[in-house]
Amino acid sequence: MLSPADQTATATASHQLPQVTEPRNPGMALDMDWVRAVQANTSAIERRAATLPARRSVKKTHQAAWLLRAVTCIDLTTLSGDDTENRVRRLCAKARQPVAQSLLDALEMGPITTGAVCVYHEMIPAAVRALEGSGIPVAAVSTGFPAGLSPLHLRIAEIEESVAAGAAEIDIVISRRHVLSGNWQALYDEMRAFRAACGEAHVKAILATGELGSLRNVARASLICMMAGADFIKTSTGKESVNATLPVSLVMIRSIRDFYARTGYRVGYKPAGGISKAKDAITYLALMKEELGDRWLQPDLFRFGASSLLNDIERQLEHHVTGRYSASYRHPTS
Ligand SMILES: O=C[C@H](O)COP(=O)(O)O
Repeated sequence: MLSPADQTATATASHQLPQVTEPRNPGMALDMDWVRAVQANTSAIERRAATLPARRSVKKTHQAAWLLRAVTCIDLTTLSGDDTENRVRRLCAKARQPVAQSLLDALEMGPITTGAVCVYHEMIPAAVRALEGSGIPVAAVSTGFPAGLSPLHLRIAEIEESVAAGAAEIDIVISRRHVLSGNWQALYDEMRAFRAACGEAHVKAILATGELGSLRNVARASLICMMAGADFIKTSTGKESVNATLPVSLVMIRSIRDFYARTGYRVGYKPAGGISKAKDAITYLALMKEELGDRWLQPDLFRFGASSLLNDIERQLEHHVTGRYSASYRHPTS
């Protein structure tokens, strides 16, 4: 059973309480003085990141509440060449009821859902139909995901088609070459065009940090995407050889903090790729809490991009309730 404090903490992040409405980041003019001033002290960042998993930021008794909170922040994802409508429908059913009712009952929790379901463009109609009435948004990866190297007009058209098909969130990929060649104006213009094509749909900017060469590049790309109006900045596609890491997260989260301090706009954060263990989810939540505060622990400002994390969280919750682990095949996500 969760303590009253834990229940409040969890409900705040779920769909059970009225959602806080956050003014959307409108973006701003490109400020090159600010961009040039951005540095990243790699060894200090790596030292700080190395201490994070070992810190006991979350007491064992509070872990179930934190894991339920993590569930509400998952963009439940399938991004495979062999995706089918049936797989997407099963994933959507899981998004509606991500944790077994028996576990929720034992933890005295009301219904929860995941933050979104994330798919390729062709799977949007199946996801929209399967999620009808649930309030769970469909997120679509776009702009020539994962490489982002198709012609710009086609990348923009892809966004428009995904929005027309019912995606409420668009996960775009930036052109890594603009970062690697220091062409910040081109990166800003591209992101601005993507944001405009999204219209009312929220846009997550995937930096593909594993391909950006340095933490300073990560910091500058984060800032430019926020200047151009990104609603979220996201680490990775899940297809790079290095995906979400704690040092990269620290850099991106601190960029979000600086952007908020200077503009008053809160931008969301989405680590993605390779996050599959419940204990890692807690480390990320603790990092958000320490660096940005409780407001960023809600699904409108924090998401995990993950295809298999939910499976492990459900196993850990079952262990919390019953004292036993079940086989992971008993918790299929799709
Ligand atoms: O954006 C989400 C990622 O593609 C998911 O990556 P994953 O399959 O490693 O969890």
